[in-house]
Amino acid sequence: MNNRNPIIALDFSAKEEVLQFLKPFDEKLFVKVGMELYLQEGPTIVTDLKEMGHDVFLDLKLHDIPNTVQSAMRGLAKLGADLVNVHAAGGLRMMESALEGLEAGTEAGKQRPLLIAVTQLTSTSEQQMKSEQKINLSLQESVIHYAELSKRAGLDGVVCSVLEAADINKFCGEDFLRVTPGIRLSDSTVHDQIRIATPEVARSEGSSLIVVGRAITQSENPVETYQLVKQQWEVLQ
Ligand SMILES: O=C(O)c1cc(=O)[nH]c(=O)n1[C@@H]1O[C@H](COP(=O)(O)O)[C@@H](O)[C@H]1O
Repeated sequence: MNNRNPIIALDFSAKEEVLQFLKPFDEKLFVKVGMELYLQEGPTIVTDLKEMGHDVFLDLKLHDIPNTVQSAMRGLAKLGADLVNVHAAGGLRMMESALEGLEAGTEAGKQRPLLIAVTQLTSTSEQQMKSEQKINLSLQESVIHYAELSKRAGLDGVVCSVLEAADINKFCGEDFLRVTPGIRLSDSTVHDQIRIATPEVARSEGSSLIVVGRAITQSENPVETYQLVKQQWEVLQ
């Protein structure tokens, strides 16, 4: 992935809101389309953003039986997103099938979308994981386990919090992507996130890419806040 710009989560409910938000930006961005926007606007929101020249992370977090995920990924591959994801909790076979589907659906001569797996959501605490998911490991161990499983399945990386990025780098290697949401500026509202960090800490902990939503989209001046996040992130392109 050459584009190391902060990924802006376009968590809006309609295309008009997205266009309104994007209007003041005079550069090509890396944006994320999540389930809120995708479920309202459908696949054309992805192709439209690509036509506007932006890189797109299509975040649908697929989690189903292997055959269903494989077929869904075969279809999604045709939309031209740069990055897509599944839940690692779907298991090794599901992740392998997701990759097979993407490979089968990518047109000859085109680049296959990168495939990453969500480990433990950044809104999950260790206490919640233990009591609700009944996983008897530390949160760090669970995330690393899911990262290693994703790597075995042939995926390109994982979604994790900044707090686990350095360990994943150590266990899975530098080339295995660590995409980290839960990014907040020091004075931002935390909202529903639990495992958060600033862009500067994300850089020092070795995140490959950061995902930033409300800190930018709900700020009074999104372009200025985006530039601030970018300055603090400051990875070499
Ligand atoms: O896969 C994701 O993108 C994701 C995984 C995760 O563990 N945590 C997480 O927050 N996200 C997404 O990242 C974005 C974070 O948004 P903000 O909390 O507003 O910055 C949202 O669109 C989430 O859906």
